Amino acid sequence: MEFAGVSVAFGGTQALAGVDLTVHRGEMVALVGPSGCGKSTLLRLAAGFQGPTAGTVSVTGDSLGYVFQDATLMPWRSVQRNVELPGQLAGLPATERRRLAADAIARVGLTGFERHRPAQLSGGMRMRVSIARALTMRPDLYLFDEPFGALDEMTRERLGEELNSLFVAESFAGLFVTHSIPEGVFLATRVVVLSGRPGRIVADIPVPFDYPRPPESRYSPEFAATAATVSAALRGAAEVAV
Ligand SMILES: Nc1ncnc2c1ncn2[C@@H]1O[C@H](COP(=O)(O)OP(=O)(O)OP(=O)(O)O)[C@@H](O)[C@H]1O
Repeated sequence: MEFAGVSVAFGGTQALAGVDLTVHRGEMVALVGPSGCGKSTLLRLAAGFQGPTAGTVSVTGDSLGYVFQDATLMPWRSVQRNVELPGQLAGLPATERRRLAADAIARVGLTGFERHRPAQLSGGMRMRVSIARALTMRPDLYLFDEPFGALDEMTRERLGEELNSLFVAESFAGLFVTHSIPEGVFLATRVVVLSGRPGRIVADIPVPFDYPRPPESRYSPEFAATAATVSAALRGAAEVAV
């Protein structure tokens, strides 16, 4: 995925300005920045839901996964039928989409819950269903718009660990919007910091750890040092916004 000189304006509101960003397969980029700086707009551009006002966005690959802040499940459909939806929309035969859905459900650890409806699941399980739904089509580009923000800390950390395992297994190109610096550092190969609106990239910080990342790596001195670098860039970005 490549952004070159990308700017977006909504009427008189400049949301993004001059963004250059390339994300390859096997890279997970965390996007952090002050509220309203254009993070969701950047994901919508990557998904092709909207176009830039200036510059170019190019995405190569066959499939896209998008996970929203809410699980956005259909309450009347079972887990299985929710996860089958992308295959159904793509016109896959029933046997094929059932197989893909069963595989994705297994990958997020929900085998046995196929017949449950969303209301019968916890918030963390609903988010796993949402991740599985996006996973069915084996996305080359996987976009996450703060998917764990509404979950409790323990669930959030566990889902982060599971997402890291998926990333290692699938090796997609990922863009993960978060307001949590530790979450961004734990998940990402790079953390990109945007300034206050209009969002510009003010820092692109590599995360110097290999995968798999054990949960306790969050408490290592190297982890703290990387998080401190991101935090300093973010504070600078917020001052730009003021
Ligand atoms: N469809 C739209 N029409 C008009 N303005 C919009 C539209 N979408 C976004 N904006 C504006 O563009 C700016 C960036 O919005 P965006 O949702 O991308 O920010 P964000 O960084 O994701 O915010 P947050 O962290 O609070 O979720 C905001 O000022 C927002 O009001």
